Formats: sequence, C-alpha cells, structure tokens
Amino acid sequence: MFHRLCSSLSRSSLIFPKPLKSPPFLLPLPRPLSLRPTLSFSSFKMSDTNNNNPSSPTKPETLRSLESHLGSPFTTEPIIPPPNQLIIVISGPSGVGKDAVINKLRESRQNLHFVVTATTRPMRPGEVHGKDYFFVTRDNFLSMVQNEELLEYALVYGEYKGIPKKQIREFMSKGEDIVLRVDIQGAQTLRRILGDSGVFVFLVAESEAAMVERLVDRKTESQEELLVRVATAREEVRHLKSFDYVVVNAKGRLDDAVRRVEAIIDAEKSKVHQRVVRI
Ligand SMILES: Nc1ncnc2c1ncn2[C@@H]1O[C@H](COP(=O)(O)OP(=O)(O)OP(=O)(O)O)[C@@H](O)[C@H]1O
Repeated sequence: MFHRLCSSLSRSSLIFPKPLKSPPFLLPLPRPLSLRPTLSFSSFKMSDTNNNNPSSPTKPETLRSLESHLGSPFTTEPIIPPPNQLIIVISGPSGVGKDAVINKLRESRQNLHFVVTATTRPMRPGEVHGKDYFFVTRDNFLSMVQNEELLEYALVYGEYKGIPKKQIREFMSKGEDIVLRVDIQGAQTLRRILGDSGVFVFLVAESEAAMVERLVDRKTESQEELLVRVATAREEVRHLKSFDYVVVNAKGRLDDAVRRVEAIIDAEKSKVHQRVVRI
C-alpha cells in the first residue's frame, strides 16, 4: 500500500492544495506541471483542530480525502512481513576466536539461540555441561547418529561433535535466530545440507602468527595437538570462498569482530529476498 501510495503520489506529483472553499476537502485533479503551485512541505501546515484557519482541512479530513482519492482505506498492517529467522554458521580455523566472539555476541544480542553442540571430547577447565557443550559418551553419541537426531556431525581431532536438530526446531519455533559454531569441516557439510538458506561467516585472525600465538596462550593443547591444528588451519583458509562473509578477529579487537557479525545479521534481516530455512 505504501509503495502504491508513493508511486501514485510521485506519478501525479500530488502536492497538498491550498484550502478550497467548496467542497472543503476534495483534492483537485492534477494540473499541468507549469500551473502547479510550488508549495513545499515546510510551507504546508495542517491542523487536527482547524484552530488556525477554519477553511483548511483537518488531518482526519485530509486522510479520508486521500483514501477516497486512492480508492481504499489506509491500513495499519506492516508494509512488509517480519524478516525470516536465520541460521548463522560461525566457523574458522582452530584458535581464531569462535568461542570468544560467540560469548560476546551472547551478551550483546537478544533473540539468538546458540546451539549447544554435543561432543565426546573431555571437558576443559571452566566449561559447563549443557552450556558450552553437551559432553556425551561415544556410545551416546553414536546412538544419536543412528536415530538421525543430528543435523550434522563429524570426527574432529579424534572426537565427535554434532548439532542436535531438536534444539534448532524448538528455538526457531519460538522466533529465535540460530547460531551454530562449527569447524571448517562442519561448515562444509552444513553448506551441503542448508545450501543458501544458511548464513556462513568465516572468522580469521589478522595473521597466521597471531592465530598460533592465541592457541599457544590458551594452553589447552599439547605440542602434537598444536601441530595438527596449525597445519589444518593452513589448509582451511582455502575454503573461504564457500562462505558468505569473512570477519577478521584481530588481537585486542574482539569487540570489532562482534560488531561486524551483528552488522551481518542486521544486513540479512534487511534483505529484500530473504533466506528460507527448511531442516
Ligand atoms: N580478538 C582477540 N584478541 C586476543 N585474544 C583473543 C581474541 N579472540 C580470541 N582470543 C583468545 O584466543 C584464544 C582462542 O580463542 P577461542 O577459544 O575462542 O578460539 P576457537 O576458534 O573457539 O578455537 P577452537 O576451535 O580450537 O575451539 C582464547 O584464549 C581467546 O580468549
């Protein structure tokens, strides 16, 4: 309706008329361009009560006149439907700061559900079962696989990790956007499953040296594990092209990275052609 109103207004270049004597609020037919008054919006005043000039139409009168001119009443329905819910996949090489970005995003943004991944890897100090991960046994994990309860799963550095479907459905039905945190291998699989319906964000450090330093400082991997992660990370950057967005998480600039991820979400919410998730 808004679009029709605007195009109708611009087509006829309808400018609010000077007060008419009789009848008081019928709009005139468009006049040739050369004869049109050059009233600007700043010089036009309208009153609800008609206090200033009894012959000028009131706001309700003007609205009714516009409605009858356009042939239908104005509706208070939203001009566009609410944006679709998103599945945002945050990925990147090990140690790039996926958890750090997600933890900040958790504080700064409402209506996001951060899917808790199921994993067979041991709990790290400070981690909480059900918050950081669902820590499950191998047998439990394999029965989830068998019952097709996982959207995607993978064996990562010798441990299983998988995304429970039930959680995604439950929170999408509550109107929340979904954030998935996966490694590159998981992102590749999710791209095959979700196609363009997911928003894929690749997180990178500003340099390889910075990324390795972060991993070493974290002190959660042995020397051998570090070697595997860093060697894998070198390969993983090649997969960048299958992502939609890339965000640099530079040393000491975590907030900037989080702001960029938020900007991506905002941009996706403003898209004319919205992604439609079906899982
Ligand atoms: N912008 C940043 N500046 C400095 N340190 C950071 C930044 N982002 C993350 N870190 C630190 O780097 C280390 C690795 O980050 P994090 O654990 O979030 O990485 P990850 O990508 O989740 O790793 P993994 O995939 O191995 O679990 C952490 O100690 C974290 O606090």
